[in-house]
Amino acid sequence: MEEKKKSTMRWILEWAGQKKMDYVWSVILGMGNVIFKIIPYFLIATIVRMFLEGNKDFNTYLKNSICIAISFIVAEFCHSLSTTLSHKATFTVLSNIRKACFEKLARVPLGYVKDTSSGTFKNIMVERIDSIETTLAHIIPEFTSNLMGPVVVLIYFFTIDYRLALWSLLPIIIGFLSYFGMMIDFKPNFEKTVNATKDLNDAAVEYIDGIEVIKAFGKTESSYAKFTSAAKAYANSFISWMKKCSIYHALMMTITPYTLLTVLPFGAHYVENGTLTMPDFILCIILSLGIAGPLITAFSYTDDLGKIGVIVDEVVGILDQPELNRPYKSTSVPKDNSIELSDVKFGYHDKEILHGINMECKAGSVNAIVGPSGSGKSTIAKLIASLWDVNSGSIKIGGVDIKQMSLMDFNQKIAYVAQDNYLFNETVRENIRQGNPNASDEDIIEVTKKSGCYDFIMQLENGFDTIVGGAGGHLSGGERQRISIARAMLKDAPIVILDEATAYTDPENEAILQNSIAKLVEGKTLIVIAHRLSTIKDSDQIFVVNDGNVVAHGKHEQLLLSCSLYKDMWNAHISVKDTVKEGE
Ligand SMILES: Nc1ncnc2c1ncn2[C@@H]1O[C@H](COP(=O)(O)OP(=O)(O)OP(=O)(O)O)[C@@H](O)[C@H]1O
Repeated sequence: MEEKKKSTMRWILEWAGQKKMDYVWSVILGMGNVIFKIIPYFLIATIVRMFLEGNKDFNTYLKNSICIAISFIVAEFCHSLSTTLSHKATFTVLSNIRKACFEKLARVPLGYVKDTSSGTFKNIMVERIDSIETTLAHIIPEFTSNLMGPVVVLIYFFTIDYRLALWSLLPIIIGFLSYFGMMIDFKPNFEKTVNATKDLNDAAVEYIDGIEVIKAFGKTESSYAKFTSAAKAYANSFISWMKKCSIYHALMMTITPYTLLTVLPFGAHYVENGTLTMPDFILCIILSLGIAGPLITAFSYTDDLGKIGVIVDEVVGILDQPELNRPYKSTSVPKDNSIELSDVKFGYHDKEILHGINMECKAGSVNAIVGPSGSGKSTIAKLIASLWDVNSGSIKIGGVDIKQMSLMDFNQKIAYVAQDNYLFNETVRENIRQGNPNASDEDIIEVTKKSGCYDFIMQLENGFDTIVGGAGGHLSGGERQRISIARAMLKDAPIVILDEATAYTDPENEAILQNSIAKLVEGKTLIVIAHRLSTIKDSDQIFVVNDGNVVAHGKHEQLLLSCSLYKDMWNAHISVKDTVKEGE
């Protein structure tokens, strides 16, 4: 909570880490830029004064002119160094923000990631973070110099003639009042455009992700309509905001630069009545020209600062998400690889799905969870795999509550293979290596032979170097599952959870896969969820789940006698098998 109160700048400096000093130097050099840009004003004033007083010393004119040139060169040098440093620090900020977001997503419950569309995450973590780069890198040197420069000029102006200095401020004040009119409701308006951008991203991602269904059901036009209406809403949000701002913007841009509007008539009047000398009048004209332009530039950054603030709020929104309740360092070490669930209750949102699950799986045993669709089997598996936190009750591994184990230690213990395992858009080899980053190419080949996928991999266009499309799209469901099992085998974790890991497999490959699974789980604690009951009937223990409760557990033969639900499921399974056989 306290984190939220941090200002945008404090967040940015924190993300800058060790590069914070680059920002400090950028400001110092930005100030150097200001000073060296102001010096020419004094020198021009001196030259004008000398000229009007009839001074004919050419050398003095030349020296002053050279000094003006040197000042401009040094100012430019300071400016470019200041910008380089702030760019460097800004790239560190962007990279640290992204790192923090990615690390955070690995530590939050799966639900937060699943409930937020991938378009939204991509939009925040890629485009929106990127969009602050230019502003952030330029804001420090440019804002400093464009704000401080006019302030110093004004101070000098006041020492020459305070009346004219005050008159020069009048158009600036009127111009800036218009600017503040433009800033009314800046945050809600900008947030509206941000949300419109997110909706557009979501619509685009949804359209692309669902293209198969859209084509199959001929929904192209209606789905496209969703995207175009999001694009229209996006454009409208900008246009209506711009409409509101345009009058204020026009007023500001026309009034603010015209300091001469007041300085010329009043200056002439003061010269006329003898209260201002001609050289001072000319100097005042030059000074008045140097105030408005930089101030307009400086203030244009305040609206960019507002945008950065909104983006930082979005990032903090991700970073503030409650994490899985796990320490960074384990406080206890499990004595073995047994699993124990005690009175586990859990709901995805407000609705409770599991109503007090109790399960005991001995180290090295084979355990199956069966039950009707929607009864909560996968939910139990996901809780054991630490993808979510239980609402109450506990899950212990080797007698240690998993909440006492760091995610890193926990992950060493468990290999989780689900029905739809994600394959990255990389080579087959690298996808398998995800199981163990230290595995050699030989280890990978060996594991594919054991898991029965070596032959089909060798038949792919580039063998192990074949790039599988995003989510493994270039492979069949069964091939993806076999690669996922090879990946899990390579991990060699002592506890294995298989959630419908063979669902896509055809009868021909079923035997190969079962064989490879048997190798994968040798000597390990296995929890398997399978609809094909014949694949789990030899398990040491079968848990029958119905409507979020374990209604029975025991061996296959015991359950056939004692649990009517299991008996019905078994009979249904056998009859389907028979029907399939008859049809063959
Ligand atoms: N991410 C989620 N958000 C909300 N509800 C969910 C989520 N995942 C599952 N559920 C709900 O939780 C209940 C249990 O789902 P679960 O996937 O655990 O059942 P299951 O027994 O594995 O089903 P199946 O055999 O069909 O895979 C279902 O009613 C399901 O709709």
